[in-house]
Amino acid sequence: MTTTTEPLRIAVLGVGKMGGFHTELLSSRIHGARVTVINDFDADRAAAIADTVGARVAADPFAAIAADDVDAVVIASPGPAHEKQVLACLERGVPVLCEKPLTIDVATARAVVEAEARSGRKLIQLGFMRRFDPEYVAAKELIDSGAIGRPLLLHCIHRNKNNGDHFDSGMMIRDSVVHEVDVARYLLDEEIASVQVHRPTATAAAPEGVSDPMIVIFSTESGRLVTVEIFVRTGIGYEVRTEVVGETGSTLFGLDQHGITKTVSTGGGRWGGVVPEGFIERFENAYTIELQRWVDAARRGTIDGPDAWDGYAAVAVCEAGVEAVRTGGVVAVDLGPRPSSTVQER
Ligand SMILES: NC(=O)c1ccc[n+]([C@@H]2O[C@H](COP(=O)([O-])OP(=O)(O)OC[C@H]3O[C@@H](n4cnc5c(N)ncnc54)[C@H](O)[C@@H]3O)[C@@H](O)[C@H]2O)c1
Ligand SMILES: O[C@H]1[C@H](O)[C@@H](O)[C@H](O)[C@@H](O)[C@H]1O
Repeated sequence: MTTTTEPLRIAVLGVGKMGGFHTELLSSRIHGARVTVINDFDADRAAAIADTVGARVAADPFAAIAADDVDAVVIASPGPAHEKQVLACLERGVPVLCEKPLTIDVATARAVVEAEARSGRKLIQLGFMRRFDPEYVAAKELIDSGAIGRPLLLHCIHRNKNNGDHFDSGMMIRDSVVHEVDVARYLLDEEIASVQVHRPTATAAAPEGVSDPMIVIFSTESGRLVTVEIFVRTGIGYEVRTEVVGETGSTLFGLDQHGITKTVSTGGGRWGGVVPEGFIERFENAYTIELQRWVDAARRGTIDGPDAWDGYAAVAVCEAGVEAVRTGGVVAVDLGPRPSSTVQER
């Protein structure tokens, strides 16, 4: 580990859209960090990005994790690669910011949680960036202050412009709704007990057999309900809105972060605004805060954000969600016991 005056030396694994942006932020806006090693399946892409930030390329992700010039790791490779890369970080004892999903099934996610618990250190942070978005943070503070009474309902809208033909109903749950799983757990401070999915008439833009949009309903352990509209081919842009309904009030947000209400304009007898194009435009601020807090914590050898248990719980709920898409029924979520050393104050 570096001393506090030296920058944290970071390896980024996977420099596609998300990893490329993390690399850019770490190299321009984040204090106390330096990207030293880049790895990507696509060697040309790795070389091009490494060149822009003065890093070197490692051809193998595990060599990158083991390298002497690496103190911490950002994993932004596709979900199926996460499990082995996270376990290698644990084995070496370096802090890791792993993009969601933690892994792609419950058994492997549980194994990661248990491996971290055995190590006795909290090293894994999940890339649930909405927890760092100022609007989500303000909503959480409002809820915790008691200003809207006990929250009873959560309504979420999650729309993307077009995630491509490979994005099937399962990916819509695992890669997209996974954010609402975490938001629900974060805002309501409770685990999700069951999932149901409704599949209304699909958009003509959806490939054969893909249910887009879908309405996903979570029920929490105490019986509170969360509705999620997931629609990933609107052809419009990136729309993420959330409303929490409490016993004595409600809060609606996601309208003004680079988004709609801040830029509402009138003219020609109409009013309207700009919808952000994608997740980077919408959550740029959240990614920046997330990375700065992670770097600051990693320099102390720990994490500061959603942890391995949060990643595991999200994988478990999504697995139930995929089953709910298939059966149309209500599918229960059983998280099992939480290893005690994963318990962390939120
Ligand atoms: N938090 C968020 O808002 C957010 C947004 C987008 C993506 N993500 C997550 O980030 C990850 C990457 O998504 P993306 O949209 O950048 O995908 P992408 O396809 O744009 O990039 C993935 C990159 O990883 C590389 N790669 C493939 N296998 C690899 C391996 N085994 N090791 C190293 N690199 C490998 C690919 O060549 C590609 O360059 C996914 O887990 C995704 O869910 C999170
Ligand atoms: O990987 C992306 C990312 O997580 C975005 O935040 C989400 O809106 C998309 O649906 C998903 O595909």
